[in-house]
Amino acid sequence: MTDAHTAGPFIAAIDQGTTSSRCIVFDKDGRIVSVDQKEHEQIFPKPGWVEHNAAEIWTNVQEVVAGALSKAGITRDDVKAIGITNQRETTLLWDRATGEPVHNAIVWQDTRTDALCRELGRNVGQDRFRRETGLPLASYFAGPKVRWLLDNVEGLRERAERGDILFGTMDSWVIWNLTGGVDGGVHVTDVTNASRTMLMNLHTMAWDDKILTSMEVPAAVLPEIRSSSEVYGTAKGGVLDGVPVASALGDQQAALFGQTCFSEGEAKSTYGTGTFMLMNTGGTPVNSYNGLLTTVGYRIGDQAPVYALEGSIAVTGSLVQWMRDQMGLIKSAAEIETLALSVEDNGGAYVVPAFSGLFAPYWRSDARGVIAGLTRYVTKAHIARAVLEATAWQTREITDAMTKDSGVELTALKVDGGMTSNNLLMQTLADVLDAPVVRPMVAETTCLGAAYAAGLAVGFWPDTDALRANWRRAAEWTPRMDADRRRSEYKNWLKAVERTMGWIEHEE
Ligand SMILES: Nc1ncnc2c1ncn2[C@@H]1O[C@H](COP(=O)(O)OP(=O)(O)O)[C@@H](O)[C@H]1O
Ligand SMILES: O=P(O)(O)OC[C@H](O)CO
Repeated sequence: MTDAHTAGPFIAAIDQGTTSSRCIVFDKDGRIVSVDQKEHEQIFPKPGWVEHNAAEIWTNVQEVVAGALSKAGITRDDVKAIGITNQRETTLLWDRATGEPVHNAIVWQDTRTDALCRELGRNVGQDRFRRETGLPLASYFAGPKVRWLLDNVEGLRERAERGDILFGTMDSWVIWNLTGGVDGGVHVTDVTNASRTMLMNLHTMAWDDKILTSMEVPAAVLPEIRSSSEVYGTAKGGVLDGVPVASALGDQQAALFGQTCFSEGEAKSTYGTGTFMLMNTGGTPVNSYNGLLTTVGYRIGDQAPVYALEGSIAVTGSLVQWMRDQMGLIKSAAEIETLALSVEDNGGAYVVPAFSGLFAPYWRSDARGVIAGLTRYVTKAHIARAVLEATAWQTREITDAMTKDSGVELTALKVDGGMTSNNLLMQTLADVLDAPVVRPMVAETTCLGAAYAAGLAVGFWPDTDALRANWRRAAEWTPRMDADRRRSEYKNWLKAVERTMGWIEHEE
């Protein structure tokens, strides 16, 4: 155990993420007792395609759960509940009778359904989807991926219509396997994950028949939609045998929960592979006119759902990985800070990482990445700065859109995720947002949120006030940038963004 004084009982949270699966054990104060983590393979069959092997992921999940319990020196008797959180939108279909996936999972970053989305836009209309589901038509979401699988895996549509096939995002896959798989596993998802499928009606919290018809997805494949915090079943077999499975939230919604953003207007931004900012908008789904998503924040048991506005940025931490792995300019992600600090500024260079188009607030699949403003003066250190600034300016565009849509001015931003260990980035963020940036003591807010939701469901914590009391500030950055410089840098950034648009010429 990390803390010898920590006494049980505990809650375990499983985070099935884009690059890895991890399990964290938490105590009653929301402190981390143990962590285990394992990466899985990223499969790139064609440019723009990204897949995961779901069987590998389930094996890894079992391993990290066993690893976390063993590191904590505890058994299932010490674990009061398990919470699940997951990479959202990543889509899997599997055989109900054998438990075999019919194809690799199609990952949220995958762009193979671009043409399908454009066709749906022409035939059904953008507005229909946005009105009912809160989402723009984009390859990011699960519904078009399900349709692609049904259209492209031979014989699958017939099997799906017969009721032999199950669909799920990774929450459903993990819960079904945990609760017994072919031996009575429960086939459920929660409202937050369902709200990312493009198949759920945001107002009724049920699958939308008309959308299912337009998307040509048979209802027989769909999981039951449940709240984010309730007991779905108990684990069957394995090291957690008999422990209640008591929460599921998409990872970004889990981070909102873990950051205890329970009041309207509270927001968090999570800096990982991509960056996702969510603002709690209370009991009302707020329509976005500025390129944000309307989504479900969470739903506790039979209470009313809480909605959120979301700004999703596809590429932030993965730009740092690209600089390390593809460009070879740094040896580790952390090294980007030292390199960037070796110069005063970006030397006039701007990097816009529209690697697979641009997500919020543009939703342009025809955009591709650019490095703008190059001269002979620019060195790799300037590029390192521009790479970090790209994350900050992309966040600024999201906070501007949030203010326009919600009318709420940003007073401070709660942050978390792997990139927040970069002090220069956090300072730059405070500078470009012109608002303080605050990081909590427990930076693993995604797992913490899933643990909190599971703990609430089994009475481990009494209510959200008890969770709020656990939140502690670890670090804060305040703005230092001169207003004129902020204005001119923002202008340059927006000019660079413009240069990315229309690079891909779609054939209709
Ligand atoms: N010191 C750092 N500076 C900049 N980026 C970093 C740093 N450390 C990690 N990262 C980036 O953060 C990401 C990992 O964060 P994490 O929250 O674990 O992501 P995810 O949950 O999406 O897998 C990677 O993309 C990595 O490039
Ligand atoms: O697994 P992460 O942290 O990259 O998060 C992915 C998001 O849920 C995608 O919507």
